[in-house]
Amino acid sequence: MPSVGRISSQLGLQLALMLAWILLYQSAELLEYSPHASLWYPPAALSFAALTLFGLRAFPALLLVCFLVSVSHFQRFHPAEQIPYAAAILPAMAHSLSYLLGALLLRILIQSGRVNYSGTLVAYLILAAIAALLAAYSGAWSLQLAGLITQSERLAIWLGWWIGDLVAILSLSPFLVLLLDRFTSKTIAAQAPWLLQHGHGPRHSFLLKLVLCLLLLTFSMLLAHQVRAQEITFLILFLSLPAMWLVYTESIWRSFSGLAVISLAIVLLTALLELDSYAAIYQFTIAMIAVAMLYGTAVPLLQNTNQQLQRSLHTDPLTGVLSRQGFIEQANLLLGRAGRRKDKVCLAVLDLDHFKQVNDLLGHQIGDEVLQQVCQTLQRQLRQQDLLGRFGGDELMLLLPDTDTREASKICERLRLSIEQLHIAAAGQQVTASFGICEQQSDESFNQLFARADKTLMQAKQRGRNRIETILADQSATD
Ligand SMILES: Nc1nc2c(ncn2[C@@H]2O[C@H](COP(=O)(O)OP(=O)(O)OP(=O)(O)O)[C@@H](O)[C@H]2O)c(=O)[nH]1
Repeated sequence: MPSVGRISSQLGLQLALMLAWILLYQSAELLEYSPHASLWYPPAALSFAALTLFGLRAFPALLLVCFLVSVSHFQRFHPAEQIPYAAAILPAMAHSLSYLLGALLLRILIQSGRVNYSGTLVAYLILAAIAALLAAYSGAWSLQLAGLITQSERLAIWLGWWIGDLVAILSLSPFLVLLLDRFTSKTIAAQAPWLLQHGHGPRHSFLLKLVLCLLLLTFSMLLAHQVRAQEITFLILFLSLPAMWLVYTESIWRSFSGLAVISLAIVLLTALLELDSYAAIYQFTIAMIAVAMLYGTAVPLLQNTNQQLQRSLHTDPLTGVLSRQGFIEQANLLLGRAGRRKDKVCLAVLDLDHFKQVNDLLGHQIGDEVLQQVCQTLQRQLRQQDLLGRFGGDELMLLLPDTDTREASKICERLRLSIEQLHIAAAGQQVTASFGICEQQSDESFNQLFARADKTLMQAKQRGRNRIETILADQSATD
C-alpha cells in the first residue's frame, strides 16, 4: 500500500504542476501577437518537460488542468453559445495525449541506455516536432468538433499553434526538465550529474556572456522598432555568436537557463516594442538559436570525454604512473628541449628481480600490489620535473632532466635502496630491482637512448641483479 508520505508528495506534484501550467498559460496569453497566437507557448514546454521527467505520473495533473482551462476558455470566448462543458475534454485530451506520446517515446529511448547525449538531442528534436504537430492539429480539430470554430478557422490556426508550441518546447523544456528535477526527483542529478554541473568558469563570466546576448538582442530589436525595415530585424541573427560562446564554454545547466532567458527576452521585447509584424522572424530566430544551442551543449561534453581518453591513454591503469605512450610523448619533448639547450638528461630503465617468482609463488594479485608499491616509493622520491613511466610488465623508466650520469647514479642508488627496504608484508620476501642508466648523447632520440639504457640494464642483470650499471655518453653498451 502506498504510504501517506508518497500520496501527499504525489498530490503536491499534481498541484504544483497544475499551478505552474496555469501561470504559464496566463503569461502566454499576455504575450500573444495575434488572437490565440504567441511567439512561443510555454504551457506546451511544461507539459513536454513534466511528461518526459515523470512519465505517466504527470498525466492526471496535465489532463485536469487542460480541461479546466478549456472550460474557462469556452465561458470567456463563447458565453452566448450552449456548449457542453464535457466538450472541453477534447482539447484537453488532444494536448495531453499528444505530448504524453512524444515524451514516453523519449523516455523509453533514454531508459534503454542505447543512445548517447547527441543521439538523445536528435530524438528529442524529432519527437518534440511530431508531438507538437499532433497537439496542434488534433487540438484545432477538437475545437471544430465542439462547434467552436469553423473548418476554415481550423485550417488557419493549426500551423501557428504547431510552431508556437514547438518553439516553446525547444527553448524552454530542457531548462524546465532540469529545474523540475532539482525540486523533485533529482533522478537526473543522480544519474547524469554532468548535466547539472556548474560551468568551467566562475558565475560572473557566465552572467557576462548572458548580458552580452541580451544587449545584442535588445539593440537589434530597438533598431527594428526605430527603423521598421525588415532587413534590420535580421540583425538579431548575430545573437548566435555570443550564444554559441556561452554554450561552448559553460555547463549544460547554464546553457539551458541562458536559452530560456534569451527566448523570454525576445518574446517580451516583441510585445513591448510592438514588433508583431515581424513575429515570424523572431519566432524563427528563437527556434534557430535554440537548436544551435542545444546541439552546442554536446561540444563541451565531447571535449571532456576526449580529455578523459587522453588521460587514460597516458596513465598506466595499474600503477597510476605514465603509460608507455604517455612517457614517450613527454620524454621526446624533454629530450628535444635538452638537446637544443645542450642540457644533460639521463634515462634509467629498471626491472624488478625475479618478479616471475613473486607471481608464481604468491599470485598475480600480490604481484600487482608489489608493482604499485614500488611505483609509489619511486614517485615519492622523485623531483617534480622527473618522469616515471611503466614500459610494460615489471619494467619501469625514469627520465631525469638536468642530471648527468654521476648524479643519476646517486639518485638511482637511493631508489634501489628504498626498493630493497620496502616491506611488502604480503610478498613476505625482499623485492629488489636492477637499473641501467644512460645519458643522452647529442640529438639522440628516445628510441636510441632507450635501446642503450636497456642494454645497460641487461648488464646489471648479468652481473648479479639488485645493482646499477651506467654507461657514459661516449661508451657503447657492449664495452
Ligand atoms: N602481477 C603482475 N605481473 C606481471 C604484470 N605484467 C607482467 N607480469 C609478470 O612479470 C614477470 C616478468 O618477468 P621477467 O622480467 O621476464 O623476469 P623476472 O622473473 O623478473 O626475472 P629477471 O627480470 O630476469 O630478474 C612475468 O612473470 C610476467 O607475467 C602485471 O601487470 N602484474
